[in-house]
Amino acid sequence: MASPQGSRAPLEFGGPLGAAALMLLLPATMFHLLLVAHSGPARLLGPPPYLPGPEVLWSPQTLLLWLAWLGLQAALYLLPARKVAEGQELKDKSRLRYPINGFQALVLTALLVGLAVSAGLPLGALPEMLLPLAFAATLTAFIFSLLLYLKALVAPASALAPGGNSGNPIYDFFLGRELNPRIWSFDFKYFCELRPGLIGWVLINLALLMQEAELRGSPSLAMWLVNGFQLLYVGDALWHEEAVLTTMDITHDGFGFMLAFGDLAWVPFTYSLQAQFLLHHPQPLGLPMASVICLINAVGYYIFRGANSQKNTFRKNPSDPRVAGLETIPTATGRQLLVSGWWGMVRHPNYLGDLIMALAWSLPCGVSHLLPYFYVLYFTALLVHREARDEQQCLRKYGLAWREYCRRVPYRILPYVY
Ligand SMILES: NC(=O)C1=CN([C@@H]2O[C@H](COP(=O)(O)OP(=O)(O)OC[C@H]3O[C@@H](n4cnc5c(N)ncnc54)[C@H](OP(=O)(O)O)[C@@H]3O)[C@@H](O)[C@H]2O)C=CC1
Ligand SMILES: CC(C)CCC[C@@H](C)[C@H]1CC=C2C3=C(CC[C@@]21C)[C@@]1(C)CC[C@H](O)C(C)(C)[C@@H]1CC3
Repeated sequence: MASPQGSRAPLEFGGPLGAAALMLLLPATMFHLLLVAHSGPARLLGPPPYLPGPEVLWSPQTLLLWLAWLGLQAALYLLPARKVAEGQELKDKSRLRYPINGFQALVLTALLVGLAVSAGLPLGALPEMLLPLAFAATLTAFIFSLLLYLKALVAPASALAPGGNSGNPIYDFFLGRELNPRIWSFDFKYFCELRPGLIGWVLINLALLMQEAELRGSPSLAMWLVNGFQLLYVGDALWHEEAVLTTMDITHDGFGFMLAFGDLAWVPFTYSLQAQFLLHHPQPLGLPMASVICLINAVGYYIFRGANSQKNTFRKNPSDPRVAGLETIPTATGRQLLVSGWWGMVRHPNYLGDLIMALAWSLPCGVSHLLPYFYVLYFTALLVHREARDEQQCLRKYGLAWREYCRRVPYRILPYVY
C-alpha cells in the first residue's frame, strides 16, 4: 500500500486552493480561446462571443473519434521500436525502459492520414469539430486522472513522486501521485507527453491549412509558416524523443490532472491557436517579413536544439569529444554542472530558444490582435515558473555547487535582463 511519504515536500502551485482553481481555470481558458479564435472580433480579453450549450460540446461520435485517435497512437507506441532507452535511476536504484519509436509513429500517422484523405476522408471538416473534441479530451483527462489517482493507492511507496503525495486529495489529484504509472511496459506519462497531443496538434494544424485552401483557393503564406514551424518543433521532439526522459515531467512530477490535461487537451487545442486564428482572420504577409520571421525561428531553434543537445550529450557521456572541452563545476553527487558553452551563457538557454520560437509562431498572425500572442504570454509565465521550480530542485540536489553555478552564471533565461 502507498504511504504519503512525500508529505514533507513543499506545496507548489498555491497548494490545494491553487490546484482547485487551476483545475477550473485551465479548461475554462482553453474553451474561451477556442471560442474567441472563431469569432470576428477575436478579443482575448473580452467575454466569449457565446456560451456553447451541451449540444455543441457533447457528441458521442466525436468522443468515439477521440478514443479511436488515442487507440491508434497506443497501437503505434506498441510497434517494435528501433531502440529501447533506459530512464534515469529511480529511488529503488532500478531504471525503466522506454521504446524509442515516436518519430516512426509520426511518419506512420502521416501515411495513414494521407491514405485516408485520398480515399475521401474530409480532413477539412476537423476545424468544425474542435469544441466537441476538446470537450472529449477534457473529459478523458478527468476520468484518466481519477483512475491514476486510484491506481496510486495500491502502488508501492518507492513508485510515488516526490510531490503529489501531501495527503490532500485535491492537490494530489492535480499534481499526480505516481511517478511513472504503467501497465506492464506501457508507460502512460511518457506516451501522453509525446504522442496523442503533440501529433494531434500538427494534425489539427494540417486540417486548418486544408480548410483554408478550400475556403480561399490556397493556403496563405502565414498559414504555411505556422504549420512549418510547429511541424519542425514536433518532429524535433519526436526525433530526440530520448531526451524527454531527463525532463522534470518524467523524472520529478507525478502523473495527475495537470499533465494529463496538459498533454491530451491543452497542447493540441491551444497550441494550434495561431492556425485557428489565421483560418478565421486571414493576414497579409509579404516575402521580406516572412524571411525575417523564418530567421527568428531559425535562431530560436538553433539555441533550443544546441542547448538541449549539449546537456543531453554531457549527461550521457561527459567525455564525449563534443562536450569534453567544456568547463564544469563538480558537485557532491558526483555529477558535474556545465559552466561554459550554452549553459555558461544563462542558466536556461533552452528556454530562451523556445521563447524565441514562440514569438516566431505568433508573428505571421500580424499585430492587429493579441489572441495569437497568447502562446508567448502563457509560455513565458510557464517557463519562468518552471525555472523557479527547477532552481529549487537543483539547490536541494547540488547545494553549494549550485550556488557557485548561480554566481558564475547570474542570469536565468535572458542575458543581462533576467
Ligand atoms: N513547449 C512546451 O510547452 C514546453 C517546452 N519545454 C521545453 O522542454 C525542454 C526541457 O525543459 P525542462 O525539463 O524544464 O528543463 P531542462 O532541460 O532545462 O532541465 C533542467 C535540468 O538540467 C540539469 N542542469 C541544469 N543546469 C545544468 C548545467 N549547467 N549543466 C548540466 N546540467 C544542468 C539539471 O538536472 P540534472 O543535473 O539532474 O541533470 C536540471 O534539473 C526545454 O527546452 C523547454 O524549453 C518545457 C516545458 C513546456
Ligand atoms: C496545463 C498547464 C498549463 C501545464 C501543462 C504543461 C504541459 C502542457 C507541458 C509541460 C511540459 C511539456 C513539455 C512539452 C509539451 C508541453 C508540456 C507537456 C514538450 C513535449 C514539447 C516538445 C519539446 O521538444 C519537449 C522538450 C520534448 C517538451 C517537453 C516538455
